[in-house]
Amino acid sequence: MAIQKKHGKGRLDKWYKLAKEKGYRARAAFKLIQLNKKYGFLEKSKVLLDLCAAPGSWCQVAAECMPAGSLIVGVDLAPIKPIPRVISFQSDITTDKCRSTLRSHVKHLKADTVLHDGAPNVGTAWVQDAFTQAELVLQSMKLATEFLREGGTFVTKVFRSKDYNPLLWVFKQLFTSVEATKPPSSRNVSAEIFVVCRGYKAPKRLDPKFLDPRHVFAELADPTPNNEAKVFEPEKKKRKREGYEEGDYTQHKEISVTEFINTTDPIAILGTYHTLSFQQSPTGDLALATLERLDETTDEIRKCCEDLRVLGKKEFRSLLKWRLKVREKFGLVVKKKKTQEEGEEAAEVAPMDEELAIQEELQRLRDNENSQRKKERRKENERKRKEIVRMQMHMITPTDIGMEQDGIDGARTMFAMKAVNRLNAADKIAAGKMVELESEEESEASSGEEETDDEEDQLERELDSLYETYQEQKQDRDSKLRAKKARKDYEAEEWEGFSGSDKEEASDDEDDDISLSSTKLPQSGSLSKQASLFFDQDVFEGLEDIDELDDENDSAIDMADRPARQSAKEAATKSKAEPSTTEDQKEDGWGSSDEEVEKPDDPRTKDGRLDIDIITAEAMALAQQIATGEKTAQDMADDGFNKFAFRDRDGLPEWFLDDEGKHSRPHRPVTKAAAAAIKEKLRAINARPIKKVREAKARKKFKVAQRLEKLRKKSALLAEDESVSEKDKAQAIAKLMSKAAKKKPKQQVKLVVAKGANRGISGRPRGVKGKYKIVDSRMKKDIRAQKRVAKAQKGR
Ligand SMILES: C[S@@+](CC[C@H](N)C(=O)[O-])C[C@H]1O[C@@H](n2cnc3c(N)ncnc32)[C@H](O)[C@@H]1O
Repeated sequence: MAIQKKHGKGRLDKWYKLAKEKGYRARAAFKLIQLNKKYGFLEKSKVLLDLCAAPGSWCQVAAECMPAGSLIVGVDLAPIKPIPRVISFQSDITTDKCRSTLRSHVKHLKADTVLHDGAPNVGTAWVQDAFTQAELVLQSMKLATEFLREGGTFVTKVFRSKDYNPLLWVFKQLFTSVEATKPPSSRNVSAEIFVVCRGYKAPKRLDPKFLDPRHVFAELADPTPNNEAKVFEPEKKKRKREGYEEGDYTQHKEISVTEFINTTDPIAILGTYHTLSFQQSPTGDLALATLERLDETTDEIRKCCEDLRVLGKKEFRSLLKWRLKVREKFGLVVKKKKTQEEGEEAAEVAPMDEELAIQEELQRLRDNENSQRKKERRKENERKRKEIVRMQMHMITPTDIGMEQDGIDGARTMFAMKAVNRLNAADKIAAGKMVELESEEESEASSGEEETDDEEDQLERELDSLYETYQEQKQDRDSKLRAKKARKDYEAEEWEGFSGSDKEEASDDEDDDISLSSTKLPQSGSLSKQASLFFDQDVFEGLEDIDELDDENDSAIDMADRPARQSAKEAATKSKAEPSTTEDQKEDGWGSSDEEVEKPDDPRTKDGRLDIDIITAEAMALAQQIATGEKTAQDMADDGFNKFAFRDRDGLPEWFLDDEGKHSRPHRPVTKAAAAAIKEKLRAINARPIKKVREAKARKKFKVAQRLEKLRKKSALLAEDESVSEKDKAQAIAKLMSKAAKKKPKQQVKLVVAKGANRGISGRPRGVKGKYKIVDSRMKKDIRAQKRVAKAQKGR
């Protein structure tokens, strides 16, 4: 099966092209063609109603397939351009007005077929937004029951959702045959499905409940509520179609924390309840009392339990972790052990006798303490490792990391040369390899720890995947977020800090495998005191590879520039991502500045420099400081070395990085003048007309200039003509001027009614010159009536 693209150009598939070729107004035409090919209802129909018909491709198909002289009526919220042989009007199919207009067109006739391809216009400010697609289907069904003849056909689009089954049930009550099908032209990625209901039973009396959305959709409640979604989207309130749960008429749901600890499905509780209560029951709950006394039950946890609906991912995570810890303490979980014979994991639950429980408890506490210590040790090693890398990259000197206090060869030096030497690390470093300082013992420990952390890891993985799904769903809904992500991906692809071969070094960095080739020793003559102190260390003894010093210096400078450039880029990205007014306005579709909209993707100028526009107050303040000499490039490079510059991203979950990106960044001072300058700049940007308007204005200006030039030439010729008197010249020129100043009358558009010889013709009607427009008689009457009403209202 061919993979269909979901985005932009993916929509322009073969059906789209075919529709263009055949002159259909939408690719949807092929859905009806394919449905009709399978069920053949159009050829048998003489009266057809098309509900939600705009732009009108289904009407076009109906007009082609139905016998001559058939009555086709199309209605939609949006206007439908006239279609030969089709009557169309604009109305909301959920209103009585639409029903009566339909009646006025159909008169006493009954429809053989009713089509419905409606989809609510999500995203506009229309009241109809309130209707879901399923409710719209039910509305169209209601119209169908009124207009269809016995044995008639109703074709409708339905989205596969929880309302799908109730709808199908209703259809089956009213039609002898109900079939759901997905025509090949319907995109696979779309949840739409078409239901063809044949053989309308035309009951004498129809229970109104059949067509009442509240009743129909309340019949079947969602069997498996999506609690995960509720956890990550606590604010989103679903319409309470089902009403309240049996016997529960309160809005606020509370559950005891002990139940949260004991449950096997904590996510369900977090998604359903509002509060985890620490309230003691009248009979006294021992577990709760113990729980209250535990160190793990911090104030933060208590606060989180008070209102689950306001919590974010981080808080849910800490609640779940807390639950795990408490369960462990209560002995509700026995660690996973590998059974020797089967090698399979045996987990579970056990009511233990008291003695055993205490011993287990002590053992567990000891294990915990051990793993905590090991974790810290590991962290410390990791930190050391990174510092060594940074030292190799000339980013810090021993002074910076406190080597001087401990002595360069001291036992506790940060750059523990002894440890390094013990592992032959110096050689390895010289050979361009990074050394893991972790000893065997520690790696053993960490593997042991991994086992103990299994459950937490599993939890983290689950949470991460839930978060990813949540983000994807959010992106699907939010175009702004999608754009932001695309921008982020683009940024991620480019890296400004290195040039040419340095790129390899950058990728090596990710593997913790730093090559010394680009960090060769600088000339001692040019070293600062701190730098020479750094290079005096033993590890650099015997390293003779000091040629190509120029290259090295370049890379060192690149390195020094890296954080500064990175922060400049971050500022630029931020400013591009969050220019509160411009960006929002672009989304809204007003006041957009087209230069920004139409900027090519690559934010560089031709000479390869980053094309960063200063549009944040921070950037402006910085620019001002540089311009006034308050700051130098060196200062900026120095500023780049801050706690945010070298953030470790390895292995960190996406949601955490997102959060960090938003909140954990340097706050640079903003001057009043810079803020005012940016405000002024944005005001100017927003005041600019959109590109189309500018182009139209420019065209107009150009035409005026052309006319003026023509006039000038003509009057010059006249002036040179000696055979004409001065008076005549003046008169002729004045005439020319007044002629040029006169506006040309607009060419009238001739309305041609599509009846008689003009019915169904394509191209220019016979005997019509100039601009023309084909209309149906109904439209002409409607427009005349509208004009009459408007005139009457004006006269009042
Ligand atoms: C997918 S389009 C229909 C395409 C049409 N079948 C064709 O072939 O050109 C869905 C249409 O439903 C219309 N619609 C949505 N809600 C409506 C309502 N309450 N009343 C009338 N039309 C509605 C929209 O205006 C939109 O034009």
